[in-house]
Amino acid sequence: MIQNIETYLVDVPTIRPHRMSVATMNTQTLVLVRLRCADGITGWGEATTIGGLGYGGESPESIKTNIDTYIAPLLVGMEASEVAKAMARVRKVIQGNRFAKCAIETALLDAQARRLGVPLSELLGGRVRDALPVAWVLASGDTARDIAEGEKMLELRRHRIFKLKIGLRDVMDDVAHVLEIKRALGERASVRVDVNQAWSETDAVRGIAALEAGGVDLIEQPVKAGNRAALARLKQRFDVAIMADEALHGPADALALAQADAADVYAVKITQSGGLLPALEVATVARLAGVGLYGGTMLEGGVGTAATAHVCSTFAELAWGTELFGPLLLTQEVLREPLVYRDFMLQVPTGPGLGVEIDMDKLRSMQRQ
Ligand SMILES: O=C(O)C[C@H]1C=CC(=O)O1
Ligand SMILES: [Mn+2]
Repeated sequence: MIQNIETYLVDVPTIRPHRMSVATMNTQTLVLVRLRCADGITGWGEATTIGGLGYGGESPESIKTNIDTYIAPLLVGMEASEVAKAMARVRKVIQGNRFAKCAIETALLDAQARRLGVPLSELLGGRVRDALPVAWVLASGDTARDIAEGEKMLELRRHRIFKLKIGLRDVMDDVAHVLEIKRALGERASVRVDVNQAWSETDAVRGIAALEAGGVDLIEQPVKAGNRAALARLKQRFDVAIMADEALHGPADALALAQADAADVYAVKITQSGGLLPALEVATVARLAGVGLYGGTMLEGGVGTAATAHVCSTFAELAWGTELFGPLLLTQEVLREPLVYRDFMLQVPTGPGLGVEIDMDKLRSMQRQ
């Protein structure tokens, strides 16, 4: 039986300012959910977002309030091992709130996998890979600093895929910044950009042409999320891969984007999808439509990152790797043992459930009062 559900806001400073077209982050607010069951088993979930309300329609505070006030009371007293029934109830009664639903579903599945003594991946159909390629995001805002950071990551053998956050400056200033980094890192790295919706379609035509010619491998969400037709026109126009991110809020969007032939790649995010099982549905639509997969992040800490890793471990094809580096952007860890990054890969945890343990002392020391 589900005994109680608690939510925590945990403010963690980042290792450096993280500049995106939608927000500059100096701190990340982790939204964590603990679900305790009458059989003594505890499950954890995460509903972290980016930039307050700067990125998505749910803020850390609204997610906490909505879980505490509306979602937890629906679930307390229900059978904890009946995950599908519990989530069916939540999905029937609660509109929207994809991030909150994701955290609740993660906690239920974590608890159930622990109960069964298996890694979460095995409840999701089973893993086909034990490690995932991980990109690093260069977003200091300074070209020389970004190049130095990229060189350091290559030397550490931690990352060889780099995503550059652009869209704040003039299109051609951003292009010059990206191409300088691409020239410095050369064939040793895959360089990609994320515009976070900042460009008009005409900006995008100019910018993408120059980036493609300069050897950039992928263009993420160049135009507004709602402008599916423009994304489709850019996909038809250019050879370089176009990725849908903010345009993709779950399985229905995955289908609509596929029907519009609007993207080469989907950024699969468990929070944006509204949960782990909807994220698997996004991946299935992509597979059927011939769209490539990329494991995306909302810069979550260890819980959400581990959950996404379990999901991505089940993908037969993962042509574009992942960006599951969230915990590495934070100055403090909430896990007892950090996730393992080596040889350019994140190791998918092997223990029961998510395979990670929360350090309650550390969590409490950073918890917002
Ligand atoms: O992809 C996004 O738009 C969100 C996020 C992921 C990595 C990062 O730096 O920001
Ligand atoms: Mn993105």
